[in-house]
Amino acid sequence: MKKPIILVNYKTYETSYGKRGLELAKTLERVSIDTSTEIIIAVPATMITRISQEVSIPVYAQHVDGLPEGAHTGAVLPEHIKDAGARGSLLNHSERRVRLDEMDDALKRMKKLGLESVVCVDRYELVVPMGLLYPTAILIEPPELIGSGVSVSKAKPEVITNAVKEIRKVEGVYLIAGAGISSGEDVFISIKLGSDGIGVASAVMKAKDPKKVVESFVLEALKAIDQK
Ligand SMILES: O=C(CO)COP(=O)(O)O
Repeated sequence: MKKPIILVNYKTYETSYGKRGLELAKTLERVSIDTSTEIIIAVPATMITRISQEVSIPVYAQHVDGLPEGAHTGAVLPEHIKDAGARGSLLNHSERRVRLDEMDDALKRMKKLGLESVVCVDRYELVVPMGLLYPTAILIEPPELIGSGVSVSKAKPEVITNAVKEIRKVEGVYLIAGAGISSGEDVFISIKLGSDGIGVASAVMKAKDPKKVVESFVLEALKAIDQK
């Protein structure tokens, strides 16, 4: 059975850093182990070292700059995140867009370093163009639904279906869907529509009981995969 991808983007929520960021990582690691599912966490750059030393689940950066080593004040390079213990990075999130040439530079460097990459797109028409840069996965998220609590699965299922059709034209790249994912049902629908998993932020980062939320996501994801 193929495993669903559950990617939790910490963003900069107040639970994303310090002790709380670390505790959340440990909680998600527990769920991951208990359910034998891969849960990826994309954490603030400053938390990569601390979290990756303490948990076994994949830790990603939320952004990297494809710049060469040298005089680039404030840049976070693929080499930096690898050295800090990251397994990969998000790229081109709607909240952190990147020029296409910069993305190509970053992806080439990441590949050389053996880092995974999840490239975000805001529309299905970009799945093939971005897919042809061969990241590990494409994460499709309609920006207007991000943080809204209204899921792409329910509000715009056609975005997922179209993206799934498109990704089939590019071999070896996974397709994840996100934006507004709030319930196990949202996760179930997304995977039933053909995605390989989901990306989520607010429903986990703002939850009183993130364990419960992620457990329900994983359970429904497994159910959907089982029925495929
Ligand atoms: O941007 C997202 C994940 O990268 C999705 O955010 P929300 O889950 O808050 O809609």
